[in-house]
Amino acid sequence: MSLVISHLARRFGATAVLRGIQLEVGKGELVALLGPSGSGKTTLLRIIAGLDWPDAGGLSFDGTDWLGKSAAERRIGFVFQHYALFPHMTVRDNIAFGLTVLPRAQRPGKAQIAATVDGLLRFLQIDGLSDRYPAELSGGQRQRVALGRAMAIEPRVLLLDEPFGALDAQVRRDLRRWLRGVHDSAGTTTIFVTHDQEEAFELADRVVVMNGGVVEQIGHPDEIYDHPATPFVARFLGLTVEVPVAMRAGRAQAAGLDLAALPRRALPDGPATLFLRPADIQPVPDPAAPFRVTETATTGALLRLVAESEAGCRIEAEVPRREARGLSVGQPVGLRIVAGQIFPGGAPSAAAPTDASRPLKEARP
Ligand SMILES: Nc1ncnc2c1ncn2[C@@H]1O[C@H](COP(=O)(O)OP(=O)(O)OP(=O)(O)O)[C@@H](O)[C@H]1O
Repeated sequence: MSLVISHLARRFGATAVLRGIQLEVGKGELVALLGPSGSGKTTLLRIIAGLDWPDAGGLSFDGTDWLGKSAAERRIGFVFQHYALFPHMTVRDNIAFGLTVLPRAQRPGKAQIAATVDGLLRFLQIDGLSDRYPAELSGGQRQRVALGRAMAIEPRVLLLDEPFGALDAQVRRDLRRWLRGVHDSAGTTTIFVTHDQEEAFELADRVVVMNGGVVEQIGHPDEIYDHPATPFVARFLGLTVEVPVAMRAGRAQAAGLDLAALPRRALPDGPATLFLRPADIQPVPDPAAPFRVTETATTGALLRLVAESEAGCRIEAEVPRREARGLSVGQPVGLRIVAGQIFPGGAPSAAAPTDASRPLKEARP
């Protein structure tokens, strides 16, 4: 492992912003820090960069303690959300900047710097822009230049803080693919911060989900998507439907729900909560079923519906519209559950984002 973070803690006044972060990042890995606003992602990145220091814990790179080293000594490349390019410098000069300010003994000669910048301009596919000023570039082009500037010093670790946050959706998607390609060819160790799940999942080798200054889960994107480890991760990743169930011999049971597709879980008998994505619920018309469709709405491709039981259980499901025949208001339905995550304990938390009183938007009769 090249970067090792152990028991890292940081408070600002009375607020504990990082509470015992443990994380190891391997050489050439691309890791995403994903979490809601205020979860401590930027604080962690700033500590790795040498722009802030922890109150406790360790940070080392290749066995060398980094807490005793300055930002410059760590040789970190940093890209922020707001492209902090120098407005009075051309693209070429912006990219060269980090090399030109190195101490004389380490600074490459002028010809060497020019060759490095030329190489980066080609590598980053911005060689046609070298003589422009930042004001003459699009947002996406500016971020490419910012990345070029960060990479020019051949950083040991590249840190990106919401690098595409200010750009529109299509440009973000293009830049994501481009960044993954750049990362793979350059072999840099990269950590990037995002609160956009899709971005984290598409780009990263591993995703670190943070909440309230702790790491909730670390894993491969598919692992986290399919097996969220905590109720927080489940909700954060869209398992917004929470249903009380009873565990018996490792199987979950609830009236009106067909849970046969769920694998057996090593949980004690008793109350538990099943977390679901609305798309993991298949309503099946069944005159004998205890649920009834009470609301429907369409988004074009999908039919969203609410099914309610007489016992007061309210579940939102999402069905591809072409599979939604017969699912109109008043129809009794059984609910087949194709995937979900079960956590011990009964009452769904008050933090559950599903608000039973919230009507579906665009409801149609
Ligand atoms: N210098 C500071 N002084 C006091 N509080 C701070 C300071 N820097 C950050 N905080 C607080 O620490 C908490 C975590 O902030 P941080 O920026 O690390 O979160 P984040 O997960 O990156 O959030 P976002 O996605 O909004 O950038 C926040 O509550 C923030 O207000």
